[in-house]
Amino acid sequence: MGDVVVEAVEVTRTFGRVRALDNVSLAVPRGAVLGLLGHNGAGKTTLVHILATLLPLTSGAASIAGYDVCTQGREVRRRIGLTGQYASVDQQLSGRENIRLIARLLGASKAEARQRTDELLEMFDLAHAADRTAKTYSGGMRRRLDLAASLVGRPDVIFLDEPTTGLDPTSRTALWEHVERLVRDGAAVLLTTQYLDEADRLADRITVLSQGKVVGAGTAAELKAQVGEKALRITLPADADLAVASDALRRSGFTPAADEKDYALSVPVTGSARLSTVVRALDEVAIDVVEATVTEPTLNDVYLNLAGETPAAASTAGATA
Ligand SMILES: Nc1ncnc2c1ncn2[C@@H]1O[C@H](COP(=O)(O)OP(=O)(O)OP(=O)(O)O)[C@@H](O)[C@H]1O
Repeated sequence: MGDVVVEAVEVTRTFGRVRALDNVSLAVPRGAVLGLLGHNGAGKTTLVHILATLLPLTSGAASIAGYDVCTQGREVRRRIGLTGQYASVDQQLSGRENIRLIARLLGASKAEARQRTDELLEMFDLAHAADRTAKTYSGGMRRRLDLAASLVGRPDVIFLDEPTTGLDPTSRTALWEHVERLVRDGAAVLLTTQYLDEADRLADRITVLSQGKVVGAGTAAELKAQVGEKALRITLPADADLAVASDALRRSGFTPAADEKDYALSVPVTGSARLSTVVRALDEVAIDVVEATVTEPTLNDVYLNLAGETPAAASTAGATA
């Protein structure tokens, strides 16, 4: 792969007897987004911490822009931006003060810091609120400020850790558009997310981690194709027990994904699986089918198939948690 800026080769990390990462390899080229999916405890944070030089690896190798994360930490840190759970924004300072402070800490002169600050506030639609303290910002504005702060040093690689958790749909879309622009401008992004629709929208390639191991990797389309060509979406009566319905389908060899909001189950179907088999399995536990439609498999189906369960808090419907 040409111009790889993030590379992990057979990275293993143990904590006592826990193998948080087990032989994990991945690569992110310039101008691309790699989505890292996995439920709680899958190893995502451990991997990001290793790549960001915050944690040593047990074996294997990892590099950022060709610099080894173990032996060239200073070079690596100059090339990365971290956002998300690592939020660096000081709530007591204004947006402008936050950005300017980081620029000065990174060694910019007063004039350079002022210019970079104006540029970033403008870029992230924060110029109008530049002189208000960050604690008065909405959730979306804070995330944008956090992202802006991580870009002060013009990093080659941006680690986005669950960037839109808790945001309303409009703010999510706005943040996605910012990320897409950064990628068009040549950044490499490693995105960890619990939201499969986010990975579907932003990620060029996806790596699925489960219990420290890579259990799937490819484009969203490739991963969906692995699961099956089609998925059956079955809507159940509002009083139906989704867990009972899921168990019945599992006993018949399906891997259903539940959508609790809409009382629906999605079942990837391969050649021989038939709607009638699904209906019969549900009939045996006295559950009616209100509606059945054939759809493309979703990343939710993929995830369930590969990792055995959906990421915690995953929702196909949105991210207003
Ligand atoms: N400092 C530590 N000491 C002991 N075990 C750890 C430590 N850090 C992580 N682990 C373990 O390593 C595994 C992977 O954890 P990690 O935090 O990387 O997962 P994650 O995918 O980021 O999950 P989450 O979404 O909850 O952050 C878990 O079993 C966790 O308990």
